[in-house]
Amino acid sequence: MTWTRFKTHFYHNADLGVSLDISRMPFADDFFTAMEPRMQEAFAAMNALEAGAIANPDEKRMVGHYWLRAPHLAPTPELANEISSTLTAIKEFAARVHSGEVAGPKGKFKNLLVIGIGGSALGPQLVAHALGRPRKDKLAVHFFDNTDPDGIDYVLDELRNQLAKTIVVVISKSGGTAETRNGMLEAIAAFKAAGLDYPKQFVAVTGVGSKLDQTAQSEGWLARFAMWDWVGGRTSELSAVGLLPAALQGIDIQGMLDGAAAMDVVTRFPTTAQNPAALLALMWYFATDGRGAKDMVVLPYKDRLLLFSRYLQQLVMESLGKELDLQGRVVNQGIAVYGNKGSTDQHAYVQQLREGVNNFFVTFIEVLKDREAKTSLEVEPGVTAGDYLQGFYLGTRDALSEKSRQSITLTVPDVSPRTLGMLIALYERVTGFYATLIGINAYHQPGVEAGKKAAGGVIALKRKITAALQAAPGTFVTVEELATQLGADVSAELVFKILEHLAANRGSGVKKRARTPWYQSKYGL
Ligand SMILES: O=P(O)(O)OC[C@H]1O[C@H](O)[C@H](O)[C@@H](O)[C@@H]1O
Repeated sequence: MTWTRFKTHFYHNADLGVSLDISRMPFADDFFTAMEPRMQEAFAAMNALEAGAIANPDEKRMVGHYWLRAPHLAPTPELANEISSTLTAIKEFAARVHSGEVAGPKGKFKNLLVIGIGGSALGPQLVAHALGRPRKDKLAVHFFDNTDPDGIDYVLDELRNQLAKTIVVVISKSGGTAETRNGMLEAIAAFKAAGLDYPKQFVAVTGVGSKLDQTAQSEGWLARFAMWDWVGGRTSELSAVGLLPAALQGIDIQGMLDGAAAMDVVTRFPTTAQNPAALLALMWYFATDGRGAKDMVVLPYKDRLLLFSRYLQQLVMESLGKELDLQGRVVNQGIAVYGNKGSTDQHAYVQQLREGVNNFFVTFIEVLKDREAKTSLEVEPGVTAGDYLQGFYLGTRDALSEKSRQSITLTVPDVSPRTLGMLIALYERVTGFYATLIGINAYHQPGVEAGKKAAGGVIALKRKITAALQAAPGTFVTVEELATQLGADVSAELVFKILEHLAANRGSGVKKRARTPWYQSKYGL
């Protein structure tokens, strides 16, 4: 890598304090020229999207997450007003919780339990972890982000004897997501068992009129905040979905919004070389051949950004992982994203990155500020732990380059609300640009439905199995016998899986009499 190539391909924005180094991506000299017409198309598509076009044609929806931090850009005054008034409501509500004006039966709230999944959890989790201050946060944040009973118990254990001082925010854009509904029901049961009048401590963030909204309204929950159909789940961090939990935690949400707005201004600029989102989108295109040929490894050298790769995983993979392009042709697009943090990962999978299969490109995220305190311990004369962190980042980068492993570095000043807002906004726009470069709709997720539907079938079959066993207590049957009894179209494999699960959980009452071979085992009540 020469200094000249570095200088030529180093993007630096002094106002934002952000830099992007793409010099270690071995694109040819004419790459940008060749891609320029398509990049201009991406700028044009993004302009149309921001102006309120139906940028999500399959769902016939506008895509408005950029308006959340610049309400004046929303296509109608009504929308602008809704965004602004929701933001004001969030800030006022958080202030009332912090002052104790809104409190639980035993005084000020001390804990926040967020219940959501996917886009309704990943952003709030990223922000809570990145910006939280354990001893200074106004509320300590906990999450239910699954329908795993043991996971729920783990969190409830942490909140033992503290539910009276816990405010619960249930987040679901659709208001009908099963995992979130289950988490809500489990939380309600725990509150009731603690003798608490739960509606006075529950808040909903959801689409107006959704199932969740109806429940919250009819049960008289403490508050409801709106989510809109023109904000996708994976781009909802800067709507009430992300802002309400963050504000309750005591995080500077205006700082996040301002950072995102500042990044939006810079990434709207239609000159490729001066637009970090355009440069990144083109690097994704170069690295993956515009067809996901390589995986994206995201390596922030900062503990607080640990969850960023998980957040990006949804943003990138749910947006870009599509079977069909906008013309309806089968393209099976996508880019796989993984990563945790450096230097920790150097002691894990970086071995393969340097020597193994060369099927990835790395995005290093470098954070210039080491810690809040001005000074740091010298772990060796003149050298701090932070110097080591940078040393490991630079060392790994070189070690990968030596073996022709591609990498990009994004440098940010710190991990602050403003910087996190910038990072979120940057990657939202990169994903949008890249989607245009490859001609797909980034804003729907048709593939997610198949698993949900199939799960519905499994639950229905589980009910049938239980009913059949209950109808003949004391009778023990094999998987095949039960499957045949339930109908010709019933899958013996599913019956087996469900019976094994039931037998492993005492509460079901189902018992297993093991036989050899294993498929002759019998189950009954
Ligand atoms: O917010 P919700 O409507 O509960 O949705 C939560 C998540 O579930 C869905 O399956 C989608 O694929 C995600 O994009 C979404 O973020």
